[in-house]
Amino acid sequence: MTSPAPARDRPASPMDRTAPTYIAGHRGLVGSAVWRHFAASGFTTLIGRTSAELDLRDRAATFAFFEEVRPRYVVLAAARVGGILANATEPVEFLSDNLRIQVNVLDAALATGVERLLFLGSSCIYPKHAPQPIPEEALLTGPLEPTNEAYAIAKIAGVLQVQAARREYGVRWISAMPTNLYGPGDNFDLRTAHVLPALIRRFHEAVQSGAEEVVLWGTGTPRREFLHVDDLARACELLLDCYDDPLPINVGVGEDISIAELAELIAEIVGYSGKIRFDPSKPDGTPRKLLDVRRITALGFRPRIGLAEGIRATYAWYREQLGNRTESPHQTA
Ligand SMILES: NC(=O)C1=CN([C@@H]2O[C@H](COP(=O)(O)OP(=O)(O)OC[C@H]3O[C@@H](n4cnc5c(N)ncnc54)[C@H](OP(=O)(O)O)[C@@H]3O)[C@@H](O)[C@H]2O)C=CC1
Ligand SMILES: C[C@H]1O[C@H](OP(=O)(O)OP(=O)(O)OC[C@H]2O[C@@H](n3cnc4c(=O)[nH]c(N)nc43)[C@H](O)[C@@H]2O)[C@@H](O)[C@@H](O)C1=O
Repeated sequence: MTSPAPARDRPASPMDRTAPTYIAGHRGLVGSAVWRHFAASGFTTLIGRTSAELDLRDRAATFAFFEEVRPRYVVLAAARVGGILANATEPVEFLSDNLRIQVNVLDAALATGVERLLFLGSSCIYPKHAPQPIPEEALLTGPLEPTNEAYAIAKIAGVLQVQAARREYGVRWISAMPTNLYGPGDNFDLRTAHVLPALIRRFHEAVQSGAEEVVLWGTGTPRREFLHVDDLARACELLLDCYDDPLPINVGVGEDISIAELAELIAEIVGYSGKIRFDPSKPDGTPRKLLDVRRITALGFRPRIGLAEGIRATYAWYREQLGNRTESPHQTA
Protein backbone atom coordinates (compact mmCIF):
# COMPACT_ATOMS: atom_id res chain seq x y z
CA MET A 1 0.00 0.00 0.00
CA THR A 2 1.28 3.47 -0.79
CA SER A 3 1.74 6.02 1.97
CA PRO A 4 -0.98 8.67 2.32
CA ALA A 5 -0.14 12.10 1.01
CA PRO A 6 1.45 14.14 3.80
CA ALA A 7 -1.03 16.35 5.63
CA ARG A 8 -0.62 19.98 4.69
CA ASP A 9 -0.16 20.95 8.30
CA ARG A 10 0.60 24.48 9.20
CA PRO A 11 3.06 24.76 12.07
CA ALA A 12 1.47 23.79 15.36
CA SER A 13 -0.30 26.70 17.02
CA PRO A 14 -1.49 25.48 20.39
CA MET A 15 -4.81 26.72 21.67
CA ASP A 16 -4.90 29.37 24.38
CA ARG A 17 -6.05 27.35 27.42
CA THR A 18 -7.78 30.38 28.93
CA ALA A 19 -10.01 31.10 25.91
CA PRO A 20 -13.74 30.22 25.98
CA THR A 21 -14.06 26.66 24.65
CA TYR A 22 -17.49 25.21 23.95
CA ILE A 23 -17.89 21.43 24.16
CA ALA A 24 -21.19 20.74 22.39
CA GLY A 25 -22.62 17.48 23.80
CA HIS A 26 -20.58 17.70 27.01
CA ARG A 27 -22.66 15.11 28.86
CA GLY A 28 -22.34 12.43 26.18
CA LEU A 29 -19.72 9.69 25.87
CA VAL A 30 -17.34 11.81 23.80
CA GLY A 31 -18.15 15.26 25.13
CA SER A 32 -17.74 14.23 28.78
CA ALA A 33 -14.36 12.63 28.03
CA VAL A 34 -13.22 15.74 26.12
CA TRP A 35 -14.36 17.91 29.02
CA ARG A 36 -12.45 15.78 31.57
CA HIS A 37 -9.33 15.76 29.45
CA PHE A 38 -9.40 19.45 28.53
CA ALA A 39 -9.99 20.41 32.19
CA ALA A 40 -7.01 18.25 33.21
CA SER A 41 -4.96 19.90 30.45
CA GLY A 42 -5.51 23.33 31.93
CA PHE A 43 -8.48 24.71 29.97
CA THR A 44 -9.98 27.24 32.36
CA THR A 45 -13.08 28.38 30.49
CA LEU A 46 -14.96 25.30 29.34
CA ILE A 47 -18.58 25.85 28.36
CA GLY A 48 -21.33 23.23 28.10
CA ARG A 49 -25.11 23.19 27.73
CA THR A 50 -27.40 20.19 28.01
CA SER A 51 -29.89 19.59 25.20
CA ALA A 52 -32.63 20.66 27.63
CA GLU A 53 -30.87 24.01 28.15
CA LEU A 54 -29.99 24.50 24.47
CA ASP A 55 -31.56 22.40 21.73
CA LEU A 56 -29.07 22.79 18.90
CA ARG A 57 -31.80 21.95 16.38
CA ASP A 58 -33.24 25.34 17.27
CA ARG A 59 -31.44 27.80 14.97
CA ALA A 60 -32.44 31.01 16.75
CA ALA A 61 -31.46 29.61 20.17
CA THR A 62 -28.14 28.35 18.81
CA PHE A 63 -27.29 31.74 17.30
CA ALA A 64 -28.30 33.56 20.50
CA PHE A 65 -26.05 31.25 22.53
CA PHE A 66 -23.02 31.80 20.26
CA GLU A 67 -23.57 35.56 20.26
CA GLU A 68 -23.77 35.62 24.05
CA VAL A 69 -20.89 33.24 24.84
CA ARG A 70 -18.58 33.95 21.87
CA PRO A 71 -16.52 30.75 22.09
CA ARG A 72 -13.10 30.89 20.50
CA TYR A 73 -12.87 27.11 20.15
CA VAL A 74 -15.59 24.51 19.59
CA VAL A 75 -15.66 20.71 19.78
CA LEU A 76 -18.85 19.54 18.07
CA ALA A 77 -19.70 16.29 19.89
CA ALA A 78 -23.48 16.84 20.03
CA ALA A 79 -25.38 14.51 17.75
CA ARG A 80 -28.08 11.88 17.60
CA VAL A 81 -25.98 8.74 18.02
CA GLY A 82 -26.87 5.07 18.22
CA GLY A 83 -26.03 1.50 17.38
CA ILE A 84 -27.00 -0.46 14.31
CA LEU A 85 -30.65 -1.03 15.29
CA ALA A 86 -31.41 2.61 16.14
CA ASN A 87 -29.73 3.75 12.94
CA ALA A 88 -31.61 1.26 10.79
CA THR A 89 -35.04 1.92 12.30
CA GLU A 90 -34.97 5.72 12.79
CA PRO A 91 -33.24 7.08 9.67
CA VAL A 92 -35.42 10.21 9.57
CA GLU A 93 -34.33 11.30 13.04
CA PHE A 94 -30.68 10.43 12.43
CA LEU A 95 -30.65 12.44 9.21
CA SER A 96 -32.78 15.38 10.27
CA ASP A 97 -31.45 15.93 13.81
CA ASN A 98 -27.83 15.65 12.80
CA LEU A 99 -28.18 17.90 9.77
CA ARG A 100 -29.92 20.56 11.82
CA ILE A 101 -27.48 20.39 14.77
CA GLN A 102 -24.48 20.66 12.45
CA VAL A 103 -25.77 23.38 10.18
CA ASN A 104 -26.87 25.52 13.11
CA VAL A 105 -23.60 25.12 15.02
CA LEU A 106 -21.38 25.60 11.98
CA ASP A 107 -23.34 28.62 10.73
CA ALA A 108 -23.38 30.24 14.19
CA ALA A 109 -19.66 29.52 14.61
CA LEU A 110 -18.97 31.22 11.28
CA ALA A 111 -21.15 34.21 12.14
CA THR A 112 -19.39 34.73 15.47
CA GLY A 113 -15.82 34.12 14.31
CA VAL A 114 -14.97 30.80 15.99
CA GLU A 115 -11.26 30.33 15.39
CA ARG A 116 -10.79 26.57 15.75
CA LEU A 117 -13.57 24.01 15.44
CA LEU A 118 -13.43 20.21 15.50
CA PHE A 119 -16.31 18.41 13.80
CA LEU A 120 -16.69 14.76 14.77
CA GLY A 121 -17.80 12.38 12.06
CA SER A 122 -17.60 8.61 12.21
CA SER A 123 -15.93 5.74 10.39
CA CYS A 124 -19.35 4.83 8.95
CA ILE A 125 -19.01 7.68 6.44
CA TYR A 126 -16.72 5.49 4.34
CA PRO A 127 -18.09 3.17 1.63
CA LYS A 128 -19.30 -0.25 2.77
CA HIS A 129 -16.64 -2.01 0.71
CA ALA A 130 -13.79 0.45 1.21
CA PRO A 131 -10.25 -0.95 1.12
CA GLN A 132 -8.99 -2.06 4.54
CA PRO A 133 -7.50 -0.33 6.42
CA ILE A 134 -9.59 2.60 5.21
CA PRO A 135 -7.59 5.66 4.13
CA GLU A 136 -9.13 9.12 4.45
CA GLU A 137 -9.12 9.37 0.66
CA ALA A 138 -11.80 6.63 0.47
CA LEU A 139 -14.50 9.21 1.31
CA LEU A 140 -17.19 9.39 -1.39
CA THR A 141 -15.71 6.60 -3.50
CA GLY A 142 -18.57 4.07 -3.24
CA PRO A 143 -21.99 3.13 -1.85
CA LEU A 144 -22.61 3.33 1.92
CA GLU A 145 -23.73 0.61 4.34
CA PRO A 146 -27.58 0.75 4.20
CA THR A 147 -28.16 0.35 7.97
CA ASN A 148 -26.49 3.69 8.70
CA GLU A 149 -26.77 5.51 5.40
CA ALA A 150 -28.89 8.38 6.76
CA TYR A 151 -26.49 9.07 9.62
CA ALA A 152 -23.48 8.79 7.29
CA ILE A 153 -24.99 11.22 4.78
CA ALA A 154 -25.55 13.76 7.56
CA LYS A 155 -21.96 13.33 8.75
CA ILE A 156 -20.61 13.65 5.21
CA ALA A 157 -22.57 16.90 4.84
CA GLY A 158 -20.83 18.15 8.00
CA VAL A 159 -17.40 17.27 6.63
CA LEU A 160 -18.22 19.09 3.39
CA GLN A 161 -19.48 22.16 5.23
CA VAL A 162 -16.24 22.33 7.23
CA GLN A 163 -14.21 22.03 4.03
CA ALA A 164 -16.36 24.64 2.29
CA ALA A 165 -16.00 27.09 5.19
CA ARG A 166 -12.23 26.64 5.09
CA ARG A 167 -12.15 27.34 1.37
CA GLU A 168 -14.62 30.19 1.26
CA TYR A 169 -13.86 31.95 4.57
CA GLY A 170 -10.35 30.77 5.44
CA VAL A 171 -11.32 29.38 8.86
CA ARG A 172 -9.03 26.82 10.50
CA TRP A 173 -11.68 24.21 11.16
CA ILE A 174 -11.14 20.46 10.93
CA SER A 175 -13.00 17.13 10.93
CA ALA A 176 -12.00 13.89 12.63
CA MET A 177 -13.37 10.42 11.90
CA PRO A 178 -13.24 8.29 15.03
CA THR A 179 -13.69 4.55 14.86
CA ASN A 180 -16.21 2.79 17.18
CA LEU A 181 -15.80 4.29 20.66
CA TYR A 182 -16.54 3.06 24.17
CA GLY A 183 -15.79 3.95 27.77
CA PRO A 184 -17.28 5.47 30.90
CA GLY A 185 -20.37 7.49 30.03
CA ASP A 186 -21.41 5.04 27.32
CA ASN A 187 -25.00 4.24 26.43
CA PHE A 188 -26.20 0.92 27.90
CA ASP A 189 -29.80 1.18 26.69
CA LEU A 190 -30.14 -1.99 24.59
CA ARG A 191 -32.44 -0.31 22.06
CA THR A 192 -29.90 2.34 21.14
CA ALA A 193 -26.52 1.09 22.41
CA HIS A 194 -23.50 0.19 20.34
CA VAL A 195 -22.27 -3.38 20.55
CA LEU A 196 -19.65 -3.06 23.29
CA PRO A 197 -21.83 -1.58 26.05
CA ALA A 198 -24.76 -3.76 24.90
CA LEU A 199 -22.67 -6.90 25.40
CA ILE A 200 -21.44 -5.76 28.81
CA ARG A 201 -25.05 -5.34 29.87
CA ARG A 202 -26.30 -8.56 28.31
CA PHE A 203 -23.57 -10.67 29.98
CA HIS A 204 -23.90 -8.85 33.30
CA GLU A 205 -27.65 -9.48 33.38
CA ALA A 206 -27.14 -13.11 32.37
CA VAL A 207 -24.75 -13.60 35.31
CA GLN A 208 -27.27 -11.94 37.63
CA SER A 209 -30.19 -14.04 36.43
CA GLY A 210 -28.25 -17.29 35.96
CA ALA A 211 -29.23 -17.45 32.26
CA GLU A 212 -27.56 -20.27 30.36
CA GLU A 213 -27.59 -18.57 26.99
CA VAL A 214 -27.09 -15.04 25.63
CA VAL A 215 -28.32 -14.23 22.14
CA LEU A 216 -26.40 -11.61 20.15
CA TRP A 217 -27.23 -9.95 16.86
CA GLY A 218 -25.97 -10.95 13.44
CA THR A 219 -23.45 -13.65 12.61
CA GLY A 220 -20.56 -12.58 14.86
CA THR A 221 -18.26 -12.33 11.82
CA PRO A 222 -18.19 -8.54 11.27
CA ARG A 223 -14.99 -6.93 12.42
CA ARG A 224 -14.79 -3.67 14.36
CA GLU A 225 -12.08 -1.48 15.81
CA PHE A 226 -12.64 -0.05 19.32
CA LEU A 227 -11.02 3.08 20.72
CA HIS A 228 -11.35 4.12 24.35
CA VAL A 229 -12.99 7.52 24.56
CA ASP A 230 -10.22 8.90 26.82
CA ASP A 231 -7.77 8.20 24.01
CA LEU A 232 -10.09 9.98 21.59
CA ALA A 233 -10.16 12.99 23.93
CA ARG A 234 -6.35 13.17 23.80
CA ALA A 235 -6.53 12.99 20.02
CA CYS A 236 -9.04 15.88 19.95
CA GLU A 237 -6.65 18.11 21.87
CA LEU A 238 -3.72 17.14 19.65
CA LEU A 239 -5.69 17.80 16.48
CA LEU A 240 -6.97 21.17 17.60
CA ASP A 241 -3.43 22.15 18.53
CA CYS A 242 -1.69 21.04 15.39
CA TYR A 243 -3.84 19.64 12.58
CA ASP A 244 -5.03 22.11 9.99
CA ASP A 245 -6.06 20.39 6.78
CA PRO A 246 -9.31 20.04 4.81
CA LEU A 247 -9.00 16.24 4.76
CA PRO A 248 -10.85 14.63 7.68
CA ILE A 249 -8.41 12.65 9.80
CA ASN A 250 -9.01 9.08 11.02
CA VAL A 251 -8.73 8.32 14.74
CA GLY A 252 -8.42 4.66 15.66
CA VAL A 253 -6.15 2.04 17.12
CA GLY A 254 -5.15 0.28 13.90
CA GLU A 255 -6.39 -3.17 15.01
CA ASP A 256 -9.76 -4.84 14.80
CA ILE A 257 -11.54 -7.83 16.29
CA SER A 258 -14.57 -9.90 15.23
CA ILE A 259 -17.82 -9.47 17.14
CA ALA A 260 -17.60 -13.14 18.20
CA GLU A 261 -14.10 -12.53 19.63
CA LEU A 262 -15.30 -9.36 21.34
CA ALA A 263 -18.16 -11.34 22.89
CA GLU A 264 -15.72 -13.94 24.28
CA LEU A 265 -13.55 -11.20 25.75
CA ILE A 266 -16.43 -9.34 27.39
CA ALA A 267 -17.97 -12.58 28.71
CA GLU A 268 -14.66 -13.44 30.36
CA ILE A 269 -14.31 -9.98 31.95
CA VAL A 270 -17.89 -9.97 33.20
CA GLY A 271 -17.63 -13.58 34.42
CA TYR A 272 -20.24 -15.14 32.14
CA SER A 273 -19.50 -18.74 31.21
CA GLY A 274 -22.77 -19.78 29.53
CA LYS A 275 -23.53 -20.26 25.85
CA ILE A 276 -23.28 -17.43 23.30
CA ARG A 277 -25.62 -17.73 20.32
CA PHE A 278 -25.80 -15.43 17.29
CA ASP A 279 -29.10 -14.53 15.66
CA PRO A 280 -28.39 -14.10 11.93
CA SER A 281 -31.86 -12.61 11.34
CA LYS A 282 -30.45 -9.38 12.87
CA PRO A 283 -28.22 -7.18 10.68
CA ASP A 284 -24.44 -7.48 10.59
CA GLY A 285 -23.88 -4.03 9.12
CA THR A 286 -20.55 -3.24 7.51
CA PRO A 287 -18.40 -6.39 7.22
CA ARG A 288 -15.29 -4.57 8.36
CA LYS A 289 -14.20 -0.99 9.17
CA LEU A 290 -10.60 -0.77 10.18
CA LEU A 291 -9.20 2.73 9.84
CA ASP A 292 -5.87 3.60 8.29
CA VAL A 293 -4.36 5.62 11.12
CA ARG A 294 -1.00 6.51 9.60
CA ARG A 295 -1.87 10.17 9.29
CA ILE A 296 -2.65 10.71 12.99
CA THR A 297 0.19 8.38 13.99
CA ALA A 298 2.54 10.69 12.08
CA LEU A 299 1.32 13.55 14.31
CA GLY A 300 2.49 11.56 17.36
CA PHE A 301 -0.80 10.05 18.49
CA ARG A 302 -0.72 6.60 20.17
CA PRO A 303 -3.72 5.09 21.98
CA ARG A 304 -2.80 4.18 25.56
CA ILE A 305 -5.72 2.07 26.75
CA GLY A 306 -5.79 -1.55 25.61
CA LEU A 307 -9.13 -3.17 24.82
CA ALA A 308 -9.27 -5.58 27.79
CA GLU A 309 -8.21 -2.85 30.21
CA GLY A 310 -10.74 -0.43 28.72
CA ILE A 311 -13.57 -2.95 28.92
CA ARG A 312 -12.74 -3.67 32.57
CA ALA A 313 -12.87 0.05 33.37
CA THR A 314 -16.12 0.49 31.46
CA TYR A 315 -17.69 -2.49 33.23
CA ALA A 316 -16.62 -1.03 36.58
CA TRP A 317 -18.23 2.29 35.60
CA TYR A 318 -21.44 0.51 34.55
CA ARG A 319 -21.70 -1.33 37.88
CA GLU A 320 -21.12 1.93 39.72
CA GLN A 321 -24.03 3.53 37.82
CA LEU A 322 -26.26 0.58 38.71
CA GLY A 323 -25.25 1.04 42.34
CA ASN A 324 -25.87 4.77 42.30
CA ARG A 325 -29.01 4.68 40.14
CA THR A 326 -28.55 8.41 39.59
CA GLU A 327 -29.29 10.40 36.50
CA SER A 328 -26.85 9.36 33.85
CA PRO A 329 -27.22 11.02 30.46
CA HIS A 330 -27.90 7.51 29.22
CA GLN A 331 -30.41 5.78 31.44
CA THR A 332 -29.80 2.07 31.77
CA ALA A 333 -33.49 1.24 31.54
N1 LIG B 1 -20.07 6.52 20.13
C1 LIG B 1 -19.34 6.13 19.09
O1 LIG B 1 -19.01 4.94 18.95
C2 LIG B 1 -18.90 7.13 18.09
C3 LIG B 1 -19.25 8.48 18.14
N2 LIG B 1 -18.81 9.35 17.18
C4 LIG B 1 -19.22 10.75 17.17
O2 LIG B 1 -18.96 11.40 18.40
C5 LIG B 1 -19.96 12.39 18.65
C6 LIG B 1 -20.52 12.18 20.04
O3 LIG B 1 -21.04 10.86 20.16
P1 LIG B 1 -21.34 10.20 21.57
O4 LIG B 1 -20.70 10.98 22.63
O5 LIG B 1 -21.08 8.77 21.43
O6 LIG B 1 -22.91 10.40 21.67
P2 LIG B 1 -23.82 10.50 22.98
O7 LIG B 1 -25.16 10.03 22.57
O8 LIG B 1 -23.14 9.84 24.13
O9 LIG B 1 -23.86 12.06 23.28
C7 LIG B 1 -24.45 12.92 22.39
C8 LIG B 1 -24.58 14.27 23.04
O10 LIG B 1 -25.23 15.11 22.10
C9 LIG B 1 -26.13 15.92 22.78
N3 LIG B 1 -27.27 16.23 21.92
C10 LIG B 1 -28.02 15.36 21.19
N4 LIG B 1 -29.01 16.02 20.56
C11 LIG B 1 -28.87 17.33 20.90
C12 LIG B 1 -29.59 18.49 20.59
N5 LIG B 1 -30.66 18.46 19.78
N6 LIG B 1 -29.18 19.66 21.13
C13 LIG B 1 -28.12 19.71 21.95
N7 LIG B 1 -27.39 18.65 22.28
C14 LIG B 1 -27.77 17.46 21.77
C15 LIG B 1 -26.59 15.15 24.00
O11 LIG B 1 -26.89 16.09 25.02
P3 LIG B 1 -27.71 15.75 26.38
O12 LIG B 1 -26.95 14.65 27.06
O13 LIG B 1 -27.68 17.01 27.13
O14 LIG B 1 -29.08 15.32 25.93
C16 LIG B 1 -25.39 14.28 24.31
O15 LIG B 1 -24.61 14.86 25.32
C17 LIG B 1 -21.01 12.24 17.56
O16 LIG B 1 -20.80 13.23 16.58
C18 LIG B 1 -20.72 10.89 16.95
O17 LIG B 1 -21.02 10.84 15.61
C19 LIG B 1 -18.02 8.93 16.16
C20 LIG B 1 -17.62 7.62 16.06
C21 LIG B 1 -18.06 6.61 16.99
C1 LIG C 1 -20.10 3.77 15.55
C2 LIG C 1 -20.97 3.18 14.49
O1 LIG C 1 -21.98 2.38 15.07
C3 LIG C 1 -22.92 1.79 14.21
O2 LIG C 1 -22.38 0.86 13.36
P1 LIG C 1 -21.97 -0.57 13.83
O3 LIG C 1 -20.53 -0.59 14.12
O4 LIG C 1 -22.46 -1.57 12.86
O5 LIG C 1 -22.84 -0.68 15.18
P2 LIG C 1 -23.01 -1.53 16.46
O6 LIG C 1 -21.98 -1.22 17.46
O7 LIG C 1 -24.42 -1.33 16.88
O8 LIG C 1 -22.89 -3.06 15.98
C4 LIG C 1 -21.68 -3.67 15.62
C5 LIG C 1 -21.91 -5.13 15.33
O9 LIG C 1 -22.26 -5.81 16.54
C6 LIG C 1 -23.38 -6.65 16.32
N1 LIG C 1 -24.11 -6.89 17.58
C7 LIG C 1 -24.24 -8.11 18.17
N2 LIG C 1 -25.01 -7.99 19.26
C8 LIG C 1 -25.33 -6.67 19.39
C9 LIG C 1 -26.10 -5.97 20.34
O10 LIG C 1 -26.62 -6.51 21.31
N3 LIG C 1 -26.21 -4.62 20.14
C10 LIG C 1 -25.61 -3.98 19.09
N4 LIG C 1 -25.75 -2.65 18.96
N5 LIG C 1 -24.89 -4.66 18.15
C11 LIG C 1 -24.75 -5.99 18.31
C12 LIG C 1 -24.16 -5.92 15.26
O11 LIG C 1 -25.09 -6.77 14.62
C13 LIG C 1 -23.05 -5.42 14.34
O12 LIG C 1 -22.64 -6.46 13.48
C14 LIG C 1 -23.64 2.74 13.39
O13 LIG C 1 -24.64 3.29 14.14
C15 LIG C 1 -22.76 3.78 12.76
O14 LIG C 1 -23.52 4.87 12.44
C16 LIG C 1 -21.57 4.19 13.57
O15 LIG C 1 -21.03 5.25 13.41
